[in-house]
Amino acid sequence: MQRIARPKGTRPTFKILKMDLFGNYTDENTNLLPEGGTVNYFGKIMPLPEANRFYEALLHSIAWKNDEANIFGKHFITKRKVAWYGDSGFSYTYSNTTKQALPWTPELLELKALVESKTGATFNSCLLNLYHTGGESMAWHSDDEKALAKNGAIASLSFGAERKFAFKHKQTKEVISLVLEHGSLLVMKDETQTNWLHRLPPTKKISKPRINLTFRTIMG
Ligand SMILES: O=C(O)CCC(=O)C(=O)O
Ligand SMILES: [Fe+2]
Repeated sequence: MQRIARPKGTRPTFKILKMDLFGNYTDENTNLLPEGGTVNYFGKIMPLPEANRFYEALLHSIAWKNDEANIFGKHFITKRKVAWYGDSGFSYTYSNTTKQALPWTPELLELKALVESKTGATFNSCLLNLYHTGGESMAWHSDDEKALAKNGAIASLSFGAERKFAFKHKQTKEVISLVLEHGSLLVMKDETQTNWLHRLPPTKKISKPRINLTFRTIMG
């Protein structure tokens, strides 16, 4: 048998990625951030028909509303629609408006159980966003509200149109971006919200809707 020798002390410079059942080449154990936090992209976590079923069910069964906020004394209404669900009794205040959590729907409970099993974390609320087209986006921000568990995991599920998502380090300004696929899971945890901003940039290339769910832990 012939062997091809590699000089001592050298390593191959490529990494062999394993393809999973859903055709992902991603590794949920890889931290996408170089420092100051942890972001894991699990890729697609369900078969396509399941992802399609959830997309349709969420589009039609969620109480979508345009978000309203008061910032610097001005009243704003977003083009993007939002909804907030959670364990009973939770209310949430941001940008001077208080929201009451709606009771979990069957699909949200199914998805909550799925992300809890994937991440090993537990969640008591979920913020949902509906972006009708690529013209609707979310600006740079951190999810560092006082009511959120500090350094707690935030699990983000995406359905519908694939959109780019980006992280920017608050000091170094380094940007890391990835594409969030239909039926995929992204988890942000540890110091991510302290050190990094994230955004969903607008794009002219996309005309179809995208639904995003972020499962969170609110301190009771
Ligand atoms: O739409 C997304 O992927 C992110 C939404 C987000 O960052 C948020 O709701 O805080
Ligand atoms: Fe966010």
